Amino acid sequence: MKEVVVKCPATVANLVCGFDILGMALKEPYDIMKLKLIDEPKVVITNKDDYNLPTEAEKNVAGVVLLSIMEKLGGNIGFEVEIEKQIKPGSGLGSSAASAAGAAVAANLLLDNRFTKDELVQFAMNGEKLASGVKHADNITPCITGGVTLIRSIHPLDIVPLNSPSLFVTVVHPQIEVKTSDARQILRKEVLLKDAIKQWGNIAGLVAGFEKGDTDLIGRSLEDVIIEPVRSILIPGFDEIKTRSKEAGALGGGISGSGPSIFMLSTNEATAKSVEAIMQEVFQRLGIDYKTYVTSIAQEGVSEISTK
Ligand SMILES: Nc1ncnc2c1ncn2[C@@H]1O[C@H](COP(=O)(O)OP(=O)(O)O)[C@@H](O)[C@H]1O
Ligand SMILES: N[C@@H](CCOP(=O)(O)O)C(=O)O
Repeated sequence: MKEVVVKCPATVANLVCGFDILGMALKEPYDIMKLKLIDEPKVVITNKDDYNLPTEAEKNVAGVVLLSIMEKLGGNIGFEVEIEKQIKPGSGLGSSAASAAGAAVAANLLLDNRFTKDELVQFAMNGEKLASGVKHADNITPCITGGVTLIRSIHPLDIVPLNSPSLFVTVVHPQIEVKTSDARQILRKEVLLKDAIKQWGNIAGLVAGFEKGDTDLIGRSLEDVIIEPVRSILIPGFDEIKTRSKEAGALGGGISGSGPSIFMLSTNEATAKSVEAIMQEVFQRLGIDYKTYVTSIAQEGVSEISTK
């Protein structure tokens, strides 16, 4: 039967102020997935990494997405899946979304591209529901389409691709796990009007900044007065990294997704590398293992490496 290998990029959801509605794809890190079409209605998952993710289809986000596709299609169709993760689960870099989006796109390639992008996002959101308890598309969408995306609404689905100026992205991933489901539960359910006004000013500014290629406006708009004050408490070194990165010339940044990863945007590589040095210095001093990436926005989402 046919098989396909795909590359599934990490993503930065929220982009600081746009909780659940903004996200971007990264060139690094990425997962690799191999999918094979089989003629039995089952999903067989094999892990090719050390993360020990569940292999039962109902407990793995890739499996849940494929089961939803099989339910839609009916008949004797199933999948064998191999997952090789570079994006550690619970990283805030869209590890679950990479598997969910990768499964949806790879299955579609095996099924002669019968589904639209919006349908793939809908299937993939079933995986996010499993991982975080809620359907959100701010990792899934950029993972599928690449670039920077606005999800204006998920009911009905309304995706707005945004322009992305060529920016450098520095990421530090402290090797502690923050589950998105936990990081959502600690959030307050109500927002003060004065905070909402600041937040929607920033979201509008950020979207305008991307569309106009106005990097100063992007920098000014990278502010979150609602989610970050609550979640940043879970991330050691967060305030210091943010302050010192901006002093070193970064436009700004914040928590990547639900954390613990932190990202910073810069207009040039030298600044992006200075920011990396600051991140390294802080986590070394704190005695916490970490990984850093100096990368950029991926214009391509989940992409085919090979088909047999
Ligand atoms: N294929 C998968 N890839 C990543 N995480 C998965 C997968 N299948 C199930 N999970 C579960 O989803 C959770 C990780 O998702 P999440 O907390 O959203 O992390 P991230 O921010 O890295 O996406 C973990 O509990 C993990 O066991
Ligand atoms: N909008 C979500 C994004 C979660 O991203 P992840 O990379 O941490 O899965 C949230 O902030 O909860």
